[in-house]
Amino acid sequence: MSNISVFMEVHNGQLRNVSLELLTAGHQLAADAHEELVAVIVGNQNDAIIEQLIQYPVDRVVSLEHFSYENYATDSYTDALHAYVCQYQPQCVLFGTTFLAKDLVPRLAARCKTGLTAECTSVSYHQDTGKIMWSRTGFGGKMMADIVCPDRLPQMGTIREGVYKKTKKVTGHLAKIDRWDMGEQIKLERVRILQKTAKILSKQQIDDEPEIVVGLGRGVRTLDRIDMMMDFADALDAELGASRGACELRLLPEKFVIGQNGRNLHPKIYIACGISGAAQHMAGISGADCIIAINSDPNAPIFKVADYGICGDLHSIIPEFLKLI
Ligand SMILES: Cc1cc2nc3c(=O)[nH]c(=O)nc-3n(C[C@H](O)[C@H](O)[C@H](O)COP(=O)(O)OP(=O)(O)OC[C@H]3O[C@@H](n4cnc5c(N)ncnc54)[C@H](O)[C@@H]3O)c2cc1C
Repeated sequence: MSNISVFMEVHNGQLRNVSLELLTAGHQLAADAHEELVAVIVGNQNDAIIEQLIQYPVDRVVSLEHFSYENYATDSYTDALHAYVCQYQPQCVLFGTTFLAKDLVPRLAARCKTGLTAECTSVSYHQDTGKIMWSRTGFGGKMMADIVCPDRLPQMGTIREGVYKKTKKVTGHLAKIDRWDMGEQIKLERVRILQKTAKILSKQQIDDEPEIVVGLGRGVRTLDRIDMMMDFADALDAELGASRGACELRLLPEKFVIGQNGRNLHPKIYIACGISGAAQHMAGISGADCIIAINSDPNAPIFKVADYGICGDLHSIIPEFLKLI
């Protein structure tokens, strides 16, 4: 029953974006390994999610169901997925790097007596060995490591959000559906959710799929120019992002950093303002459909990857753009 499995995380009744991105990775692995692609969900009353999932190019949807799965709990989800692994014997299971997965997956890996590669930035199937190659940064981003779990199954990893594009819906596709009532698997409940409280995050934190991003680099130079950059972003209805260089100048807080050690985004348009185009920064924006670079140095590396380049001082170019908009 070997297969490539993707754990589909549901949050507030919706599939998480990262899970749909992982279907893209899983689809490629399944094609390369000639395996079935299985989307696995854990929950209660999963009909709506199953209905959504069968619109994507998965071979099978496995729904692990029990009323106690309404809310996430470490023990019960570990038990459910462990039962799934024993029954379906996946060759590999992909998870998004989410708070839930950080709690769940190490425990599941230990229960399955297998390895886990966390926070990967890519995953591929190695034809010679028939093993999955997990790639991630190490030592604070100073090195890239390719990691293999040679002797144990399933091979398990968590993958960072934004490194794959979301898979697209397909028509005329028929996925098998296995619904599994997990009543027999339920053990003593050690944790009970008494109340859930929603915490409202700022717009910058929740919009993980911005269409347009204005990236601020060290070339913006001083804080008194931030207002101009914010006006520019507002005029375009864009989100702000930053290079590490800009954050080191304290132009924006750390959470705005795009790149190897920051956010991975794939907007339609990325406007890099005063950003040189270091590989570590570009790693976070490689999924952008169109890159526009504004830089005063004609030899800046960003011009090698940009679709459109404007060579000049951003402090005179941005006000001109604002007038035009
Ligand atoms: C292990 C490691 C991990 C890293 N991870 C990340 C990461 O995740 N994200 C990240 O961003 N960086 C990361 N970095 C840092 C990265 O290598 C670069 O140093 C950083 O991205 C540079 O930021 P910058 O392009 O803003 O600054 P700079 O490289 O200093 O570039 C500034 C640019 O602005 C231009 N400029 C100056 N004045 C103007 C003007 N008036 N108008 C127009 N253009 C102007 C200059 O020509 C220059 O090209 C990492 C580095 C290491 C070692």
